[in-house]
Amino acid sequence: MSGKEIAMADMQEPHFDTERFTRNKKEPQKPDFHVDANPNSHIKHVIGVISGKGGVGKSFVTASLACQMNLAGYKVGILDADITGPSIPKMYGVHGPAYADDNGTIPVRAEDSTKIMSVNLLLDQEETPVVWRGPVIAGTVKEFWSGVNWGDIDYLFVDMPPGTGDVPLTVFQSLPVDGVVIVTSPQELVQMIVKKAYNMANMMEIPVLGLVENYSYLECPDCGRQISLFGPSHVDEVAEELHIPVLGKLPLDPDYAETVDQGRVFAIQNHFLDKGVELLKALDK
Ligand SMILES: Nc1ncnc2c1ncn2[C@@H]1O[C@H](COP(=O)(O)OP(=O)(O)OP(=O)(O)O)[C@@H](O)[C@H]1O
Repeated sequence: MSGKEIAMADMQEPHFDTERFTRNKKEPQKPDFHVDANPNSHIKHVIGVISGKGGVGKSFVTASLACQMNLAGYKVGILDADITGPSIPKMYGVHGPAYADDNGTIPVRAEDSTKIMSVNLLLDQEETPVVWRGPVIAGTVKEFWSGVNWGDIDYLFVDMPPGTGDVPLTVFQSLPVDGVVIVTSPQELVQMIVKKAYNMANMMEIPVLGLVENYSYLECPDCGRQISLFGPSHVDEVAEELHIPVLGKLPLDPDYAETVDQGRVFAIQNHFLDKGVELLKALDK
């Protein structure tokens, strides 16, 4: 099958060619600078969530994917690699401090049992800004991998900071990332930004699992009409060009924002991500 045919096949649910996400991986899969996980961690799959730029709701999409996988019965964790802008703890309503014992730092458990590690769980005060230089930030991300006792995890989601900077580079080089999900929004400019994120993953030989478009539309509460707040979507065109599937299109829904503000992201049942969930499940087979 050509790449284009694979992309077309992916658009016609429910087939997922999971083999193609692993077949391009070079041997050995561990680069020289790979960092060992904590000896007590048994993590089956590491999924990076990236965006070419900020403001697309990447953390919300990370949490939503994690919640849906958790609801599907998998053991889930989130490594919040957005060190200077951590938002995962707030979305789940969890607070620090995270404690450590001889086996490593213990992630904080959310109400739905999701294990979370974030710099905000280690700060004395959540409002304290993290004003660190790149190498210290990169070191913290590695520490969240090697120093945290994650225990048994089926899917560890890594919420990356926006852009193609130091942290995504560190994560791609240091962690055995199975694949990345790219989050985007509908604006025209985003096409170029998505390609930057896609090209970065490609350069690092990390498979791109697909695209999620957030803020796709707003549904009028009176007539049900879909309003394209940020203009027409281009996600299908970009996905076709890059030969990757679209894993979901999320509407802008004030109920999401309210539930997240209450720290109860796990209370949202987000069926707009069903295709992404099916793809992630298929990785486990
Ligand atoms: N589809 C959506 N509908 C309603 N609210 C949303 C939606 N997506 C995200 N939000 C809300 O927008 C706020 C910001 O989300 P989030 O932190 O994920 O994104 P961000 O600030 O754009 O940062 P980044 O993309 O870098 O993670 C959160 O309160 C979140 O609940």
